[in-house]
Amino acid sequence: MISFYAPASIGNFCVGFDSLGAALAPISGELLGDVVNVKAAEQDTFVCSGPYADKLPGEAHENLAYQCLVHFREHVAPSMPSVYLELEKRLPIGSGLGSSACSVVATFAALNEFAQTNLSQIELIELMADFEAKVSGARHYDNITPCYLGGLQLTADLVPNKALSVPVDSDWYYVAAYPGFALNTAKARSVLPKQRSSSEAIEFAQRLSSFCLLMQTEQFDLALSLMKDDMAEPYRHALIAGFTQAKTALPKLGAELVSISGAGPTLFTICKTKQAAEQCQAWLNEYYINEHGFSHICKLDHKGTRAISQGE
Ligand SMILES: Nc1ncnc2c1ncn2[C@@H]1O[C@H](COP(=O)(O)OP(=O)(O)OP(=O)(O)O)[C@@H](O)[C@H]1O
Ligand SMILES: N[C@@H](CCO)C(=O)O
Repeated sequence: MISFYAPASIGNFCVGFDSLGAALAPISGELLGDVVNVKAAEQDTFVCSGPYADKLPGEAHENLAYQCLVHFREHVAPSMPSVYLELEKRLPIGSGLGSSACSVVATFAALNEFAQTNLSQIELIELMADFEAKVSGARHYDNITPCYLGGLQLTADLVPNKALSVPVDSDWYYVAAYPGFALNTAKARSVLPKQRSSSEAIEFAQRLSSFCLLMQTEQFDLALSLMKDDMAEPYRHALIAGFTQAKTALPKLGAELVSISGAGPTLFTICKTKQAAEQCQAWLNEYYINEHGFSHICKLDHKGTRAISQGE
């Protein structure tokens, strides 16, 4: 049996709508992402298990992981032996944590290893983005590439090799809080303006390029001071109960930034100390999340998708 783990990710990373994303690693050591197990079998068999399996459609053909298997067999490795493929669905659906990306990335990475197809990195990323696009309403890479490669990635079709790794301040803590209800990505995209003015486009480009150059030259505090989301937050905050209150309360507890993770409803903070992160987490646990939600204090996951031994 081979097992692959794919980590949760923060799409947009505040200043990089559809273009910047970061993979998350809880400091508790807990796995926050999906796991895919593959082994040889007499006939192709698909099983969906894990805490969020019952939130997915019951039919295998409606599950992205199974669709990835069918595509892989038909178009990538027709001579691959039959497999038992199990998706351990460990991330909630419509969370803003890149849940569908996790399933797609873990499945293709596991199948690529099992069948020894040795697809190039760019071939794999394109394949993964095709499937993520099926459910999210648009083709974007900002969950796929951080989930696959780890770290913070500037990522788009016109970026060389689809992704450029951006250095980060290793002192930063990220508190990710999933409030316990789903927000469909396609719905969260439908509230965004279809067109932007030239001044908005220019400011977006200025902010994102300055942020990346400042991070590249390790001027992390200046980069942090530029973090503002004019592209999505003004239109999406109303879809996320409690977000506005969190945005007011958390800076008083030490958050340097409060922003929406991906399409929401997960929010994330950046804090410079563990103590501030713990204070933010305590507030979020009390006021932001319901009985189905959770929060984690995280660092970035620099390993990305990887083989794990059973029981890790
Ligand atoms: N393995 C899977 N993982 C996640 N979603 C799946 C999977 N298979 C099918 N789906 C469907 O894809 C859709 C995913 O919706 P959506 O893009 O909002 O979720 P998401 O990927 O969790 O979002 P986000 O990227 O914000 O975390 C849902 O309708 C879900 O039922
Ligand atoms: N960049 C995407 C991420 C979706 O998780 C969006 O904000 O719609």
